[in-house]
Parts: sequence; C-alpha cells; structure tokens
Amino acid sequence: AQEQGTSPFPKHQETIKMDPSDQKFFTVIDYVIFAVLLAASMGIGLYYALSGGRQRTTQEFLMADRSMGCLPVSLSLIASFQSAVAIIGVPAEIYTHGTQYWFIGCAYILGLFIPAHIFIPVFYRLRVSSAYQYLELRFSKAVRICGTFTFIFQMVIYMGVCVYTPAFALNAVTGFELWGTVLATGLVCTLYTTLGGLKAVIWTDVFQTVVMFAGQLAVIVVGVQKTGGVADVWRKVWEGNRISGLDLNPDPTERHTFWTLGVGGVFLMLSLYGVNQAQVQRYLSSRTEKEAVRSCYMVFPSLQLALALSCVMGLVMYQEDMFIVCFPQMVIYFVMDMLHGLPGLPGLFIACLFSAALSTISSAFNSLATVTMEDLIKPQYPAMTEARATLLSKVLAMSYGLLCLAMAYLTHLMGDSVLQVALKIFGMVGGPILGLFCLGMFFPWANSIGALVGLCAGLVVAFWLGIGSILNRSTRPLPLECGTNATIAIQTAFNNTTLSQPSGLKRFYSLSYMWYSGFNCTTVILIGLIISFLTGPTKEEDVMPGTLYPLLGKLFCFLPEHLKKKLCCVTPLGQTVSERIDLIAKNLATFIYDVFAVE
Ligand SMILES: CC(C)(CO)[C@@H](O)C(=O)NCCC(=O)O
Ligand code: NA
Repeated sequence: AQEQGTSPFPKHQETIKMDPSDQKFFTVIDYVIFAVLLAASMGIGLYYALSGGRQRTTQEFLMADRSMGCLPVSLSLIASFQSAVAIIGVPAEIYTHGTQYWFIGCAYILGLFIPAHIFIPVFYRLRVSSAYQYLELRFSKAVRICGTFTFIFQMVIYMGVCVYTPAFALNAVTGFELWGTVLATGLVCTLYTTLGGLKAVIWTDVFQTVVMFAGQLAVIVVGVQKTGGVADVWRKVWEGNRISGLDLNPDPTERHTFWTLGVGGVFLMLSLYGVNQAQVQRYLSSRTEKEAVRSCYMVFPSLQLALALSCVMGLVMYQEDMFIVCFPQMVIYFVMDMLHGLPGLPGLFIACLFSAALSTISSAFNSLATVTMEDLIKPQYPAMTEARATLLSKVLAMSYGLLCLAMAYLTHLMGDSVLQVALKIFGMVGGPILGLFCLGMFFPWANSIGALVGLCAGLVVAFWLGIGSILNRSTRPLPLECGTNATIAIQTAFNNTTLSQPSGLKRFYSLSYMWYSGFNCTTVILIGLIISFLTGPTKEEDVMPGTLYPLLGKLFCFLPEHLKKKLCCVTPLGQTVSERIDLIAKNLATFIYDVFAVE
C-alpha cells in the first residue's frame, strides 16, 4: 500500500486498487451493516406505503399531507444536498488545499436566515405545491414552464453525479463492482421513493443522516487514535501548511477566499435552501409556517457539524509523506487503510457514503416527480382524477429513478473533480433560477417578458462562462499548496512564468466557481429589469398580492416615505388570511376604479 505514495501526481483515472492480499477489509459484519442500511430504507418505504393514507393522494405522495414536524424536516433538509460528493470531496479538498474551504460555514448564516425570513413566508402563505407555481402567479405560465425545465435539467445532471460518485470511488479502491453498485443504489432508492412517497423520503433521510454522521465520526475517532492523538494530528497538518488563515484577497478569480466562500457561498446557499424545489417542498410539507422556519434554523448547527466532520476528516487523513494532490477516490483508500482490521467499521463508512447518496437522489426523484406533475401535467389535464394523478406521480418517480441510471453513465464518460462539478452545476443552472425568483419577489417592475429574456440570457452567460472555464483550464491550473520544498520551488517558478494576471476574456473565464451562483443570479436580475423597463414595467398594484417581498423598501428605509413609495415596493406581505383577503379586495377595488376612471 505504501508504494502508492511514491508518485506525487497520480493521474485522475488511475485506479489505486489495493493488493489482492489487502482485499479482506470487508468481513461478514461489514456486508451485514451495508445490507441493513438498504433493508431499513426499503422497510421505511414499505411502512409508508401501507400505513396512513397509503399514498392514495398526491397531497400525501408529494406533500406528505403537509403534516411534518420540524425535526425530521430539518434533518431531511441537510440530507438533500449533502451527498457522497461532499463526504469524499470535502476531505480531498482540505487535504490538497488546506482548511480555507471551511470558511464556507460563514455563508450558512445569511444563507439560511434569508430563506427563513423571505422565501419561506412567501411560498408558505401562497400555499403553492411547487416553487414554480409562484412564477405563474407572479409572471405567467410561460415563465413557470421555463423555470420548471431549467430545474429538471439541473437535478437530472446532479443526480447522475450523486449516484455515480460513491460507486466509482468504491470501485477504484476495493474493486466493488461499479455498475452493480450503481444499479443497487439506484433501484433501491427508486423503489422506496415510489412506494412511500415524501413521508418515506423524509424519514429515510433522518435515518440516513444519522448513519452519515456516525460513519464520519467513527473514521475521525479511529484516525486520531492511529495517528497518536489530537496533538500529533495537529502537528502534522500544521507542519504540512494545511491550516489556512482567513484569505481576504479581493481577486474574484482566486478560487477560495473569504469573499468567494463567505459571500459567493451565500448565493449558492440561497439557490439551494431558498428556491430549490427539493427544499421548498420540505418547507411546504411542514405542519405550520413557524415549524418550517424553525426547521430552516435547525439546519444551521447540523450543517456546521457536517462541514466540520468532513473538514476534520481531511485533516486526520493528512500524512505529509503521502500524496500531494488527493483525488476523491483516495479518500476511500485512506479510510479503508485506516479501518483495516476493525470489523464493522469499513461497513459503517460504506453505509455512511451510500446514506449520503441515497438521501440526495431520493429527494431528487420526489421533487422531479412533483414539478413534472404539478407544473407540466396537471395544468394540461385539470380534470384528472386524484387516483390517476397519484398513479402517474408514482410512475414519474420511478421513471426519474431509471433516468438517473442513464445519467450515471453520462457522468462516467465525463469524469472530473466531483465537488467542483457539483458546485458548478448548482452555480450554472441554480444561479439563474435564483435570479428569476429574486427578480419576481424583490422588483415589482419586472414583467413576464423581462423574466423570460433574463432567464435565457442568464443561462447563456452561465454556460459561456462554465464551458469557457473548462476549455481554458490549462492556462491556469489549480494552485497546489505542496508540502515539500521541491514542489514549492516548481510552483513558484510556474507562478512567475505562466500565471501572470490573465486579461480580458481569459480573466472572465477564470472567475472563481464559487461566484457562479451570485454572478448568474445578478445577470438574470439586471437583464430582466432592463427588458422590463423597455417593454413597459409592471405597476406594483398590478402584481398578484403576496408574491412580492418589500426588500428594496427595507434596504432603503432611510429614504423619505414618498420617495420610497415611488422607488421601491413597500407593500408589506400579508400576515394573516384576512389581511391577504384585504389586499386582494383592495387591488380589485383599484382595478375597478381604474377601469371606470378611464371612461
Ligand atoms: C451544499 C453545501 C455547499 C453546503 O455546505 C455542501 O453540502 C456541499 O458542498 N455539497 C456538495 C454537493 C454534494 O454533496 O452533492
Ligand atoms: Na444526501
């Protein structure tokens, strides 16, 4: 196993299988633990297929009867976007580049506070079933359909990455059958999602999140013990330069700084926790608005814990004399090496990895089935019976499960650093969607044409930037923070010759991927506003009540009242049902008045 350490730059595709003699790290107990994970998930699916309303309505299958408490919802919220990609991608990142990435935790503050106080109240009070229904209420049917398709595109690519990553990493190290693993996870997940609906998805998320934390914790505890205690781990990572201070470099092309992670990360968090259907659906499945807000708050400590565990895992793995660049599959290699001879623990870690993956793809299947049903099919066939709609939703959940397998194959053909790929997808496709919702909620003047053109322009710019960055990668390689003098010398020489400030388009292409969400969101808002003003801005009183949030009025609260009224939206969000009815009545009155005033 030590031979692997001699090559400082292993190729990405190179597999690092252990010796056949080393292959015995899985005992019967390990297989049993993994089987228990799959069986328990299936059991939860079956339980919800046979109890309660037996999944006979779309309200139950897609919205969990809007009856969930805040604890399961909050654990399910963190499970949605914490997949095997994060479990093995974050330690690899920390190992290679140091602890700078940890500062993304700063983004969780605003990234959860804003959804809790702006997005959740708007969605909850409109009583929508899909986030995209909002777009029709605020803009038009066309905007809703475009938003829906963009979301489907995003989640379908993402779930391919999620199901493929753990299978690939496991195969690279232990020789576990790659496509067998993909098939097993994809099919088990499809089955319990189709049988048990959102209730099963949320409760398996709870169980799987606990397994995920337990697996990471076990690796850390064993790792610290094997290294010789906390002090020894600390000395090693300190001497290896892996502890990073706050990097305040304002350069937007710098991959990870406080600004890209702490500010750019807020937009990433908003696109995931504010407007992504998988999360909005969980907020809406809560019993009350208060519980939804509380569950969003409870995500904060759990997500910090998840981040801390995966960062600490990267530090524990760090051995100065080993690899300099750590590719995700090596994380499995280290873990397997470390847990060797401790029956049950390798199995627990594998269960942790697949729990993370299962909880993410099940959320994807259910949210995709929901938007396809609510946004694309139901509006076309309003007379469809409930029984038929529910059956169709199940067929949809299953079809997306099978599509996921096909997407895993596509991911197999791409092959790249997984954490960055996942976060780029969130930024390139999720960023414009976030922009669309912000345009609608915060800017009363935005109209439907502006929204459509803004979304399309945002997506075009996003893909121009994303593809440009891939094609231009060779000109600006990732900075390697190497532990040895020789490599530092090489790196310095490299910096001086080829890494002089890129200019023009090249500089645009090298924008840090952590800014993608914020940048693409801003493009949609700016273009959307320009087009809206050119084509005739909407008047605030013509906008459907409850779809606006007076963000500008709050930001410019220092302005005198009449200026505020003229410049910004100041209508408060209806607090109660009667207030909302009042608002609608008032709007109707103004409308009738306008009609007669024209006469
Ligand atoms: C969504 C964040 C950024 C929140 O820390 C994190 O969970 C993450 O890095 N996710 C990567 C994508 C994934 O795990 O599938
Ligand atoms: Na997950």
